[in-house]
Amino acid sequence: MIPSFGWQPLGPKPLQPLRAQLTQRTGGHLTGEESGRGNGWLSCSLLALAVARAGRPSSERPTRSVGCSAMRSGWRGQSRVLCTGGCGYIGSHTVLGLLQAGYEVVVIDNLSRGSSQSLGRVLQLLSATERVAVEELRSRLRLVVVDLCDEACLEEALVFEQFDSVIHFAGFKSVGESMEVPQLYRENNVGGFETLVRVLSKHSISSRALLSSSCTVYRPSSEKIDETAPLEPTCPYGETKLRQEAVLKDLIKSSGWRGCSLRYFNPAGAHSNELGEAPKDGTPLMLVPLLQRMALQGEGELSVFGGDYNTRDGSAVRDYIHIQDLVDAHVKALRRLDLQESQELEVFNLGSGEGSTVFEVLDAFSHASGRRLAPNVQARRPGDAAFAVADPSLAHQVLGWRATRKLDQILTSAWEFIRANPDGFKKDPPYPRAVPGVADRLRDLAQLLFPDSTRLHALHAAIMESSKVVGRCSAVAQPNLRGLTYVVDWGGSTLRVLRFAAGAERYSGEAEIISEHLKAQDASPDELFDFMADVVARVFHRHGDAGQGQAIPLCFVVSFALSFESFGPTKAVTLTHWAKDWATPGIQGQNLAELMAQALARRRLPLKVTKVLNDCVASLFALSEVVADAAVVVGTGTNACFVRRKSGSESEECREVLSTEWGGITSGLPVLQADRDANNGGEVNLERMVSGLYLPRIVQRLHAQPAEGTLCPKQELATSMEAMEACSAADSGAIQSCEFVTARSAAICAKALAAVLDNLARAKAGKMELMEVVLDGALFHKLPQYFWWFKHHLLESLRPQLQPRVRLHLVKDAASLGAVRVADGSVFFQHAA
Ligand SMILES: O=c1ccn([C@@H]2O[C@H](COP(=O)(O)OP(=O)(O)O[C@H]3O[C@H](CO)[C@H](O)[C@H](O)[C@H]3O)[C@@H](O)[C@H]2O)c(=O)[nH]1
Repeated sequence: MIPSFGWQPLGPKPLQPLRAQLTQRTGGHLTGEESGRGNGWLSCSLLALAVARAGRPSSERPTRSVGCSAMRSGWRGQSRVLCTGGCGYIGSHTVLGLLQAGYEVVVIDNLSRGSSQSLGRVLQLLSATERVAVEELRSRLRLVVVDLCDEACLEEALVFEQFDSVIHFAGFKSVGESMEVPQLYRENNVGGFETLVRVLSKHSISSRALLSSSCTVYRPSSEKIDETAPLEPTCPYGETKLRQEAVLKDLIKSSGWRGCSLRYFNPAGAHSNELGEAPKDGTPLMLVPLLQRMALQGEGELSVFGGDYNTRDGSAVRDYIHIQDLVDAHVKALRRLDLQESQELEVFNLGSGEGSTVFEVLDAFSHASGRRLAPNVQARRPGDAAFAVADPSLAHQVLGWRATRKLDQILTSAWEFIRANPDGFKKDPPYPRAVPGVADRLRDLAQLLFPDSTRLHALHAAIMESSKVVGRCSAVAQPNLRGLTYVVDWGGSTLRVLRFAAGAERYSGEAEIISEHLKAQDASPDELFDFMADVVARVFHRHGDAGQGQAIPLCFVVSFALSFESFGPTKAVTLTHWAKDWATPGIQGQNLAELMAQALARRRLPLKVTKVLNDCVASLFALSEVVADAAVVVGTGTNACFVRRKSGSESEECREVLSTEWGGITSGLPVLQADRDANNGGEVNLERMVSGLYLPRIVQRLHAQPAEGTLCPKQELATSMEAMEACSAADSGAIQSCEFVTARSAAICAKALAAVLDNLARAKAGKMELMEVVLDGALFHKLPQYFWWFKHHLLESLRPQLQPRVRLHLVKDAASLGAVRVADGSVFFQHAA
């Protein structure tokens, strides 16, 4: 069981007193004072935090009302709609209507029948009405080319998206064709829709759908059809629409979706000479496009399918509805869907309520186009109904909608459009595809970082999964600070050498940025270890530590995953895998203690490597005096995420210690192409997003790939570049400018931590009294807001019963402190069975 994760949108800024308090407590440099228990540790009872929070005015508390979609589209504040099949005829017209109504639209289309160019036209029209350059509008209309039936690609395209609603247009739509290839219709229309909703549900991308349905779901009737009419499709196309409605009904019932189905009668006509119906390839299948083509050719004969129906002239009667009327209905239905509480599928017939026969349409089109188009009566088309006319009164009552345009307007607009565009959209440039490239992905990730519970579940699962690595501590170290101790702390980008002197009030240290070339593939193990030994030598000589008589213990702390065969000095400790862009060849599998010892010997330094520890584990030892029933180390570093269980060998009472850095979380998440491109197996980029600390790196990539910037509007790019500038000045500046990322990151970490704590408590069946949480990581110190957000979200997410049992410790340099404690202690780990 995991607790429910209510996503909270970005709330208010931290209150000033708290911020000031935190800044005061967490600022400053490494000093001996900070190393002692209590002084440098900010213990913070969540209960106290709850009290503080309760005192805040409600207006300052984050509320849910902003909604998570607003959060994801967030800073733009527009509702986002996903339109599948948005490049097709009805889709493209509706996309324009949505943009004009202020929505942001992402189109998914496989371009099998629609043209990306139609979206170019849409933007041109929007640009003319809104008087904004097309380029500037592109951020409001994105095209992702993907087939709905391709689940993996669809998932990859959508996994970090969220939409207020989805309008599902994609699918085949010809009655006649569906009789010939019914299986294709089922696979494409039903399979595609099922895949879509599966992906949307799985990643909480959206749970509101407007379905493009059809009057072909009804049993044919010679009367006008209302929504209560019997459902009995006469063709596979109609069956697929009915099946889609059933799928949506199930989601509404079982998963709290909201849904609406619009049953179209016969949409036709064009928005204008710029946008209309332009079938892509081959012979058009529907009546009006066929007439358009015949009229373009100057003359022709229309095969009229059936002249012996029981209708006024023997041909089939249909209810033709102008495409712009249909668009208006969509916008209205979408607004209703946004507010809808109904737990039923709402269904509306969209028709004019007036019927026209095929002969009448043929005549009217001949008249509109001035071309002589003749009928050629053929046999009835299988699957066709004789009569299909809407009773649209429900749409009028509920949506306030009714069709206003007549048949001649429909056909005239259709003709004028095709006359102005005899090649359809073929001569237009294709609309840029948002094929997710590295830059786009990273940008998306930065913006949309896991802001929902589903991904937190994934995160939680990843953390739990990683608990397979278990070590056992057979003796807890006692601090032994007699004499001198050295710690070499090999982090991702910095190397720190710390010198602790027993009885000294301050310990001293030196940090060195690890030079880039050492990370490069051609650095040798000796070069790397000599570099470290040089830093040690500088500290050593500056303090005149020669002549101590006996070897000074040195604990080597490594920020990569290690094999935990043993921490004893005689056994090898090897690095199991790299992170943080490191990949120095020849090191994996080697005994790190020996490599370090050899480098120290080359410098003739009388230091003895007594321990090699992973930095999380070292942090745990810093905790060794305060560990109660459980402890969790939360780092914002990029370490592999793993969990340790620590138990005292003296008593069999097991004391759980989870050590978790929020890296390596991608094992529970899809590996994206961007991750593959980034040559890091999908681990590093996400980690950087999580920490927020690394945003400048993303920005650099964005900057380096402006060609891909169609998806990165100028303003965003400018902001990003500012962040990059700030980065080169100081990390903290960049962090400040990326507050939106860090706030989200804090929320994620806190909520995932709540899950971990809850899991621990449940596993212990309520026997757990106190859980210590150590917060260690640059962000907690560099950005006070981060800590504030973290606490806030932890409080929001923890079960009330657990809150008084959790104690937070904000620590600084915990790994080094822990390392000192074990440097010459008798601590060793054994691999647990
Ligand atoms: O060459 C042709 C083509 C069509 N028709 C007739 O014209 C009428 C309209 O046919 P369409 O193929 O244009 O459209 P449908 O009536 O088959 O429309 C169906 O498909 C539509 C897809 O947009 C909607 O779903 C609509 O609700 C649904 O009735 C039908 O009587 C059809 O038999 C001809 O006589 N000759």
